Amino acid sequence: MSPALRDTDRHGSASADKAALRAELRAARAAMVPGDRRKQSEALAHAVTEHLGGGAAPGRMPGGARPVVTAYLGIDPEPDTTLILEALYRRGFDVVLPICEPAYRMSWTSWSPGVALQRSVRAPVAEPVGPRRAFDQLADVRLILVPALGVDLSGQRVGQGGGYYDRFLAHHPLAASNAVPRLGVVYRSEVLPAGAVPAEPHDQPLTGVLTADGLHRFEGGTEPV
Ligand SMILES: Nc1nc2c(c(=O)[nH]1)N(C=O)[C@@H](CNc1ccc(C(=O)N[C@@H](CCC(=O)O)C(=O)O)cc1)CN2
Ligand SMILES: Nc1ncnc2c1ncn2[C@@H]1O[C@H](COP(=O)(O)OP(=O)(O)OP(=O)(O)O)[C@@H](O)[C@H]1O
Repeated sequence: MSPALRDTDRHGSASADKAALRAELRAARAAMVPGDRRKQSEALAHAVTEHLGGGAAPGRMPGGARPVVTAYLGIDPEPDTTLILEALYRRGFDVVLPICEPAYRMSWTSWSPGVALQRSVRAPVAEPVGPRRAFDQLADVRLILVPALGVDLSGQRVGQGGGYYDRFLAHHPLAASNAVPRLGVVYRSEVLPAGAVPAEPHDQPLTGVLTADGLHRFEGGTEPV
């Protein structure tokens, strides 16, 4: 059954349903033709650039600090976010990527083109080498890009299953408030009808989703950046 047609109410608990949906989405993503993944990743970077507008670089904080975007480095078969990171960096943002810490917490390290990367000891992802900051130490966060396997149109997300992003958003009032847009980044087919992702009490909804077709903002979402 396609994830979009799944009936989440018919059987099992929300978390069991979510695990099944996660497995389906993983399989579907892995089955995508590499050329399609690449094309959509390129279009996604375009969508981010367009969404940010072609105008002036973002204003700096007093003292010259760059405004921050929290992003992530997509690992195949995730959308390749390298072009997004480059576009944001060129635009003048401090692009910070998550570091997996104990107890499913994350700290943040700045990314720039060519920065040294190392494999995380806790998850199959690459992390930049450099000073780590807690989220509260990031001065001026304008946008939070969130990895996902699927996002439904009510803003519910299914991720890799660690709970890293739910914990992060739950513990940081600024991140969880609608003051900062929280945008999922997925392939087109991974945007699902409202209700397709079973909601659990700890889930932190997104304010919008980015795909190769552009930004879709959810009801009540914030004006991004
Ligand atoms: N690129 C990227 N970075 C990220 C995340 C992410 O989803 N994507 N995370 C988001 O939280 C955190 C890392 N969490 C992750 C947890 C598990 C897997 C993963 O792919 N795990 C196994 C699947 C294990 C299973 O089958 O249960 C795998 O490699 O197949 C990836 C990231 C922080 N950094
Ligand atoms: N705020 C929280 N406090 C404690 N446990 C949490 C919290 N948020 C999520 N969890 C736990 O983390 C586990 C994974 O959650 P979930 O399935 O929602 O992950 P996910 O959003 O897919 O993963 P990720 O954010 O890493 O991509 C669940 O067992 C859940 O109970």
